[in-house]
Amino acid sequence: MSDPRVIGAEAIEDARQRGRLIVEVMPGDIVTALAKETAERLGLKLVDGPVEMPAPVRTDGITSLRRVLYRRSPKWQAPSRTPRKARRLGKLALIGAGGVGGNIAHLAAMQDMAEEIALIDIAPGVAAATALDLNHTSGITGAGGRCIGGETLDMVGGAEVVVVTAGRARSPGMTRADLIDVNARVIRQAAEAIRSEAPNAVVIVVTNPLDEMTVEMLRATGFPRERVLGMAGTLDSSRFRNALAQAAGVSPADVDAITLGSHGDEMAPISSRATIKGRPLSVFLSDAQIEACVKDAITGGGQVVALKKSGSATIAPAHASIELINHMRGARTGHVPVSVMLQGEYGIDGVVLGVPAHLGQGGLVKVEELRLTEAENTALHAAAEAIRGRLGL
Ligand SMILES: NC(=O)c1ccc[n+]([C@@H]2O[C@H](COP(=O)([O-])OP(=O)(O)OC[C@H]3O[C@@H](n4cnc5c(N)ncnc54)[C@H](O)[C@@H]3O)[C@@H](O)[C@H]2O)c1
Ligand SMILES: O=C(O)C[C@H](O)C(=O)O
Repeated sequence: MSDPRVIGAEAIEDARQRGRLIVEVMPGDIVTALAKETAERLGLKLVDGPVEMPAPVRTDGITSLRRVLYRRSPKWQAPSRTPRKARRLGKLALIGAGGVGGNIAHLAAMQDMAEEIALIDIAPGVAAATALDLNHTSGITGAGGRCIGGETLDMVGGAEVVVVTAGRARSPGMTRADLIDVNARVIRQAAEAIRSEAPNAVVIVVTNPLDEMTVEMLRATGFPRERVLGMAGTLDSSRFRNALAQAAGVSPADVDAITLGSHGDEMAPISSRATIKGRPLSVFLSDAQIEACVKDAITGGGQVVALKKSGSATIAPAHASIELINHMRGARTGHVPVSVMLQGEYGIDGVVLGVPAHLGQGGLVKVEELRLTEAENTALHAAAEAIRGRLGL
């Protein structure tokens, strides 16, 4: 048997410096008397780990703790983020093969999720080069899907799913809303091609400003709301979970949290339903820490833009886009935050907004109506009004 872990005063000081409010004591751990004193002085809680502790033993000033400050719900398990075996798409088309589009293509090829991945970009050679580059990986990965690339939008022909990342990204000092006019033109061009060449496709809009561009895509394709989705909530939720995990000093896999509302200043991270290891956030974090995590989720995109100086985040947005496709093809279960046209859900009608929803082969299956606090509901309605205002609805 390995030696027992000794939790001393230093470990408590260290936990405090990392901004933690609890120190987990696992069965068999030994907590020194000084550590106990230090924890009390600093206001840190010593909390039992997942299994109940054995009876307390006292030997020469060393105490093993038995006090159970909280118990996990026996039903709770960390949410599984491992893909299940899923349906392979026939053709996936990507309009825009820049930072986000190129990364989506890479992830899609690595997951071998489609027989054909078509990359389309007006920049000469960019899409064809990326497609060829990706095909060159197949001798290592063994992935059977083929990538093709070109400059004309008719290459969307026959696609089951089209992801649109074409358009300008913002630079420091700009808001996403500053891109409305320039990117709406690109969305209209893409929509025209999708409507005529891939009339049965599900479209995932990524181009910013996300909620407004999703409305533009709906209008220009004339597709039903089920087949026009906007990607933002999966990205913002991942940022929120990352911030919460960092603050609590736990693995992001132990955090369950989502953001709703707009992909902008009116984003609504839903703290009331968020959990860490299946427990409410307040068990692990102070109000100030939770508020800081909310702010981090809302400003995450801007933080990357400020660091990059030109262009915006590409890797996490690509993962978030892939997450939506994986929900559609059955690789993921449960609901996922996605921007959709609301038809009365949450008491909101006629505007695209990020909400939790179930997805399937044909796109939107059902919007999940979660019970929110009054403040969260108000934030959701405020986001809807802000988007309406920007679109002059
Ligand atoms: N929704 C989100 O969460 C999210 C996240 C990240 C980025 N974005 C947005 O996605 C968009 C793309 O970001 P990026 O980092 O990939 O930018 P990027 O500049 O790297 O790539 C955009 C690509 O679009 C191409 N393009 C422009 N007009 C086109 C057209 N008419 N047809 C085909 N291709 C065209 C460009 O040549 C370029 O290669 C931006 O609007 C950005 O703000 C949204
Ligand atoms: O912030 C941006 O402009 C890009 C994107 O919307 C993001 O959140 O990373």
